[in-house]
Amino acid sequence: MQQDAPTIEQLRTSIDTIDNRIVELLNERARVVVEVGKLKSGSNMEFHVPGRERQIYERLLSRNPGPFPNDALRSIYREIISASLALESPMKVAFLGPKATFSHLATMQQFGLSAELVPLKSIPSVFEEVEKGKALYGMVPVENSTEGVVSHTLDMFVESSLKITAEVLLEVHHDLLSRSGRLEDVKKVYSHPQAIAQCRQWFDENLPGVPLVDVASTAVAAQMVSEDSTAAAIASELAGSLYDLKVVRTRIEDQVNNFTRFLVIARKEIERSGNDKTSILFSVKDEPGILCRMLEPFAKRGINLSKIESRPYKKKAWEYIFFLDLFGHVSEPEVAAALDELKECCQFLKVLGSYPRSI
Ligand SMILES: O=C(O)C(=O)C[C@]1(C(=O)O)C=C[C@@H](O)C=C1
Repeated sequence: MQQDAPTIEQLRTSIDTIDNRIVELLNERARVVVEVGKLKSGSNMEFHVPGRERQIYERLLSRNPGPFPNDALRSIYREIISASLALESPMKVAFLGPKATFSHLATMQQFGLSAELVPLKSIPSVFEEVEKGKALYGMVPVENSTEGVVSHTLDMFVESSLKITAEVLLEVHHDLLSRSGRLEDVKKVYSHPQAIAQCRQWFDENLPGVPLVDVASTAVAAQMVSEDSTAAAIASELAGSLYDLKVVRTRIEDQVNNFTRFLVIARKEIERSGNDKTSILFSVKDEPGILCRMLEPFAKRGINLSKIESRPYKKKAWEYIFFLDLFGHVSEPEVAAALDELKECCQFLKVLGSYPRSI
C-alpha cells in the first residue's frame, strides 16, 4: 500500500517537536555552563577560553553531516557560546567605532551578541580602555588583503603592554547605499579612504567623474548620507540597516577576496590551543648580515613565518622595528629556542602574544 506524503501541518508538527528538543538541550547545556562558571570563579580561572571555543567549532564543523550549512552552524554556535559566557560572567569588549564599522562586524563575529560592545573613537582609545581594565578585550584592525597594514595599530604595540589573544579574519563586502537606492541620484560618494581605494575600479566603470570624498569611517559616511539625498556611501550592509538606507549596488569591491584581519587585545595572555600563531616585535643590531641572520633561527627549525613587516622606529631616525608572525606557541620548545637565538641579533624583542589561528 502506498503511503500518502505528509501534509504541511504534519511536517510543521515535526519541526515544533524538534525545536522543543533543541530548546531543552540549550538549557541543559546552559546549566552545565553555569556549573563551569562557578568552578572557575572559585579557582580564579579565566572565563573566556578562546582555545576551547576553537576546539568546539572545529569538532562540530568536521562532524556536521549536512544538509545544515557549516557557516550557519558556526554562527549559531557563536551565539550559544556568547550567551553561555554571559551566563558565567558579563564581558565588555571595546572596538574601533562608530557602530556598523567593519571593526563592529568583526567584534560581533568573534564575541557574539551577548557581550557588551563599546564603540570608541580611535585605535589608541581602544588600547587605553583595555589597559585601564574598563574593557576585558579590544578589537583593532591590523591589515587588509588589498590595502596592506594598519600602521596605527602596529605602532601602538611598541609602547603597549597588552597581549594579542585572538585574530579575526573578516571577509569585507562593500555596498553602495543611498536614500533612494537609485544610481542616477548619486552625485557624490562618501567613505573611508581604504574603502574608496578598494572600490576604485567599480567607480571608474559605473560612476565616472562622481567625486569620492574621504570621511572618518564607512559608518560616518552612511550617517551623512542619511541626511543628503544626492549622496551615497560605501559601507557595510549593517550600516545600511542602521541608518535606514537602500542598497544601490551590492558587493562593489574590486577584489573578490577582500579580507581584513583584526586583532583582539587583552591584559592577560591565553593558554595554548594546539594550533597557534605568535606575533613578536623587535629591533635588530646595526651589523653586516643581520637581516639575513634574524631569519635563520626560524628557517633552521622549520618554523613557518606568515608575515614580516617593518616600521620606522619613531624614537631614532633610520632605525626600524620588525613585526613578525610565526606558526606555533611561545611555550613550544622549538619556538622558545628560536626566539632565544633571535634575541642575540636584537636590541630588544617583545612577544606580543600567542593565540589560536583563525579558522
Ligand atoms: O569550557 C569552558 O571553559 C566554558 O566556559 C564553556 C564555554 C562554552 O560555552 O562551551 C564558554 C566560554 C568559554 O570561552 C569556552 C567554552
